[in-house]
Amino acid sequence: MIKVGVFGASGRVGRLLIEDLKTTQEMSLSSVYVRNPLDFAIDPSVLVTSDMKSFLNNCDIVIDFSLPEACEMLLEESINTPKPLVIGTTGLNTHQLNLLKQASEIMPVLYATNMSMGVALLNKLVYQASAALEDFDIEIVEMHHRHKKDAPSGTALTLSESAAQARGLDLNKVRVSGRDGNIGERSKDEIAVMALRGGDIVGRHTVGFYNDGEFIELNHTATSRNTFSKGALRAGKWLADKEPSLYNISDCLEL
Ligand SMILES: NC(=O)C1=CN([C@@H]2O[C@H](COP(=O)(O)OP(=O)(O)OC[C@H]3O[C@@H](n4cnc5c(N)ncnc54)[C@H](OP(=O)(O)O)[C@@H]3O)[C@@H](O)[C@H]2O)C=CC1
Ligand SMILES: O=C(O)C1=N[C@H](C(=O)O)C[C@H](O)C1
Repeated sequence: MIKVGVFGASGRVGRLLIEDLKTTQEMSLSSVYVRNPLDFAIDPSVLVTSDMKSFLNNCDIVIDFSLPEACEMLLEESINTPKPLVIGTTGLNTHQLNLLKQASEIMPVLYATNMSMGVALLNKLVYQASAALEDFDIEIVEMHHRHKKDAPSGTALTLSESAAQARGLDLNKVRVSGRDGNIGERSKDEIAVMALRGGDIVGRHTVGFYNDGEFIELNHTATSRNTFSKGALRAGKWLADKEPSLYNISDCLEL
């Protein structure tokens, strides 16, 4: 039985992880990290704590869906108490991404901006399409619920990275995040990544390739947030016995 520690337990995804773990074979919930008391009941055998060390000592693997500053704290602490880490938090800055790489030198870390199988495949398709359709303009649109704090989404950034890499472009130089006013004509290499927010949209990503006379759009829509919690549990099961390294969701799905 793999003992799972959930970090970000009171959040939208964290709650689903706790629910899903009740019916997941070979895995059980053993600890949750909280900064405030939980507003739902939890099995008394589970350690509910705001002490990071106890949280880490009471689990075999950690699944994190929190916010960047919390994820940073987890990464710093896990260097002293290494555990396989499944990280789903998006919006990490350069320092936090570097911490994640450092952590992966001493423990297995799977970082995925999207835990769904569909988006893992979409990433591959975007790479292929970007390389094959080199004259086509690339534009990415993501849509999420009104509560989402980071923009653009981690998934949209990962997709834009795949598109840029396939053309040998540096995303930092070609990414456009907004258009307003007299902006002039579109340049050939730019890759726009636009964020829309509203209602309860779970997550929708469209990568469009536009040319004169034709265009193709690759779209993924998550219709249930359980797609992410179940994907993260699948990733955790896979990661539990791996060597220290930085893994992504394609490694786990063998795509
Ligand atoms: N990779 C993927 O497939 C997916 C990634 N995500 C990402 O996962 C993250 C969480 O999403 P979601 O569940 O919707 O977010 P929520 O805002 O619902 O949950 C965030 C959780 O993090 C906790 N938290 C925030 N700050 C701290 C802190 N400083 N210390 C301790 N705990 C903290 C919150 O605790 P409290 O209740 O006390 O505030 C809460 O439990 C986001 O970055 C989101 O983009 C989301 C879906 C899928
Ligand atoms: O915050 C969310 O909800 C989501 N965040 C992830 C992201 O930023 O890409 C993944 C998913 O789209 C839902």
